[in-house]
Amino acid sequence: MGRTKEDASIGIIGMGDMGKMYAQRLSDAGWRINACDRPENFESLKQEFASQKGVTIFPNGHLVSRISDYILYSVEAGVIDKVVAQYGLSTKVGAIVGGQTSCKAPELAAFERHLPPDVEIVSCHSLHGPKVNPQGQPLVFVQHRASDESLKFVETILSSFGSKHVYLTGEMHDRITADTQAVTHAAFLSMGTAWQANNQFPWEHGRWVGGIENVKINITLRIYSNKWHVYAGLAILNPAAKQQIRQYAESVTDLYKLMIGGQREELKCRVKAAGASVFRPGSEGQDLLLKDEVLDRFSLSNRPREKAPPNSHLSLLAIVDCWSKLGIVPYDHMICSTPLFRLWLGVTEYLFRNQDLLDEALDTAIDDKTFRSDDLEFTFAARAWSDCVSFGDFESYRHRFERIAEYFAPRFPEAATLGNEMMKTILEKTTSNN
Ligand SMILES: NC(=O)C1=CN([C@@H]2O[C@H](COP(=O)(O)OP(=O)(O)OC[C@H]3O[C@@H](n4cnc5c(N)ncnc54)[C@H](OP(=O)(O)O)[C@@H]3O)[C@@H](O)[C@H]2O)C=CC1
Ligand SMILES: O=C(O)C(=O)Cc1ccc(O)cc1
Repeated sequence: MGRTKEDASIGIIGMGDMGKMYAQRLSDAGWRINACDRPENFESLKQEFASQKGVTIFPNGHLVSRISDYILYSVEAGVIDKVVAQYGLSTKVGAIVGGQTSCKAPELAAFERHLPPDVEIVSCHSLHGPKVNPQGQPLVFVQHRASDESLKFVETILSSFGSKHVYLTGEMHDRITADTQAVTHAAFLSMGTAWQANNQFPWEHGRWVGGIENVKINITLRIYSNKWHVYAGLAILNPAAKQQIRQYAESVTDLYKLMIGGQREELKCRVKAAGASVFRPGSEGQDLLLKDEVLDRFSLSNRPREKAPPNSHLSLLAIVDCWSKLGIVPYDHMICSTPLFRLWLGVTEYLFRNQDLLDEALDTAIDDKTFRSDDLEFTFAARAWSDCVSFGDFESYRHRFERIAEYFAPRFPEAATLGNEMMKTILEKTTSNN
């Protein structure tokens, strides 16, 4: 077994966006990479990597597995069992195997089921997309069936990313990422669903101009412009995600009912109690993750913004209610935070740490009827996404996702340019250390 750059090589099975990013960065750092995708992609992949020094493309996972010392499965979460069943027995004797899927329960179960007992297991998870610079972003290691020495070896391999190493069990990883990823996505997926249902590109309406709205719009479009299976996999396959997404949908529904019932005092009382349990007293003096001037710079709208137009902010009120009901302190989850989660927490905190803004949102929710139909559609959408995840049906998830993605598709190019810039600026201000 080789354990140095000179005598070890790394296998990557699944050369999609993440697999390619890993292959590129690890070979740039001097490691020898053996990689494959599906057999039908062999020729095109070989051409694509022809000039990348240190990367050898193989026709299938058997050929990768038998010669590599650390083998990383970077395939869709929904097919991990099938793919490990296919190639697992070809793993080199004494090698270490890991996966890069976003949900560890099915991945580790597949390894236990299909890998020979002499093979060690160290999984990982980069908590960011393929186009984000890994420097400073969380990178989770799961030392599932491996010696400390083998964990160290995997850490050495991935050290050139400059990511922040986090050590968790598979179960802890899934519980935390259910919140930082699955619920966060459910909220933005629901926003997009509601805008589509009301046939709105929100930035074309005066109601959606300004700071918090820019973040909502840019992230929603960013999610819908990505691959559906990433979001479906990490929600449907994560045992902790269903319950958390269901609570989010329940919080949305409960708060909406208080709004349309005109129950101002109950609404204020419930939301402020939730806020007090999430944003603990004493933290008021702390710096906000996001500030006005940052939020305002990234608008898809060409309308001038004088004062933030009031909004009921149902999606934000509900996430705080949801965290409070589940006893989640989101700041404790920074160790597994993705850039999107930090933005989501940032806008939520922005609303809840400004009493005037929060009171304005709560009064708007009760008094201003212009938001009723948007909030109604948002409520339907949150419940529908929750059902879709609970039923565990990948095809209906795909169908819902792609229908809405199609609606926003003409706007993806401008949203991507602005969204990337926004992410870059905001990420500089909201590291996972916050
Ligand atoms: N995208 C992201 O932001 C992140 C994704 N992840 C996780 O990383 C994993 C990969 O994601 P990503 O790269 O975005 O997805 P992609 O769809 O881009 O990549 C997955 C690749 O695996 C290939 N594949 C499927 N079956 C096999 C097989 N039997 N042998 C070899 N290759 C196979 C797929 O081929 P085909 O397309 O033909 O099926 C595809 O090229 C997922 O589990 C995802 O959850 C983790 C962090 C971030
Ligand atoms: O930041 C997010 O939530 C993303 O959408 C990108 C992403 C997707 C899947 C992961 O496992 C990690 C990051």
